[in-house]
Amino acid sequence: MTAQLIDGRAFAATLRARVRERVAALAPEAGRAPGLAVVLVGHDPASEVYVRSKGRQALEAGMKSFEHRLPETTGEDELLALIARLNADDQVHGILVQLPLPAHLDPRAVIHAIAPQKDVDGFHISNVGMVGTGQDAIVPCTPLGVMMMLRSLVDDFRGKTALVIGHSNVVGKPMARLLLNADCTVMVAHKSSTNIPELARMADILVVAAGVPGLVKADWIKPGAVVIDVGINRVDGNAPDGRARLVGDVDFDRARAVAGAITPVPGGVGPMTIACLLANTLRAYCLQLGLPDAPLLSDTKDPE
Ligand SMILES: Nc1nc2c(c(=O)[nH]1)N[C@@H](CN(C=O)c1ccc(C(=O)N[C@@H](CCC(=O)O)C(=O)O)cc1)CN2
Repeated sequence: MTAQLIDGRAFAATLRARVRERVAALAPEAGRAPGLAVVLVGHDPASEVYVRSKGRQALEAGMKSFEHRLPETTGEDELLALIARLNADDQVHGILVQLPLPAHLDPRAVIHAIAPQKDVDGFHISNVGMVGTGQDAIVPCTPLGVMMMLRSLVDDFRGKTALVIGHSNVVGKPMARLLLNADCTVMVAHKSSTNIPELARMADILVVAAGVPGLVKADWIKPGAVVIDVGINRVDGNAPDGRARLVGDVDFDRARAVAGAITPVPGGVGPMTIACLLANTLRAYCLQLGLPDAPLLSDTKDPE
């Protein structure tokens, strides 16, 4: 068997186009475009790239983009004061603080300072609690993107068994909650659990967000399973140009022969993260302005 490749770039392009269409339809009537504020503290090279893409893609979707780049030495009071200003700014409908933050800043205090209705990352405890209790809320971007891709492949989650490897607040925990809300039977494993291979062999859906290159071996995968690789690891590779190459948490080349469907890295889950940020910003804007908020991709079986 050769697994179906799940093309995250195609999904993301479709979702971005739908966001752009909806913004074009709503903004003239609302008298303003959705506004996304992205805050970056310090100079983490990967974060710089993601923040640039977020700003560019927001503009392409017809949104306003407000970028706040702060020095590495920024104090917590200063950052919280900026967030308070953004909370009060009616041009700003979505606020995101790029993670990771420099070590002297407490991410919990920073995230909890964001008004829950503007928390387009879905990390505020109020949104986390709503998702955890199966209520409608702003959902973290990466797990939201994964659910959209899974819905195109899985007709009914009831009776399916899922394993999520990794339990971060950004991916693993919300992912497990969304799968539970979809009536899946869900297992969550720490990346260093010794029994992951046995758990994985039971999984119809395997979501890996461990940050360990090639952690999941082909013989851990149940034949025909849907494998979603959230890992983005930069490894010094044998690339012809000598640059680091990106690999996931799954031994992709061998896993492909066993899985039913699989996401590549790059080009799988990653592109959906920013597309879902745009969808969340549009949603936050609709909720704040009392505009209709219809699903964009989650109801669609085919990304085309
Ligand atoms: N506040 C947040 N911080 C972080 C989040 C987040 O959702 N909110 N997620 C990640 C980083 N991230 C967005 O912020 C992100 C990661 C990966 C991609 C992506 O498109 N990946 C590409 C490869 C790109 C590359 O060359 O690095 C892919 O997988 O194909 C987009 C956004 C941590 N921080």
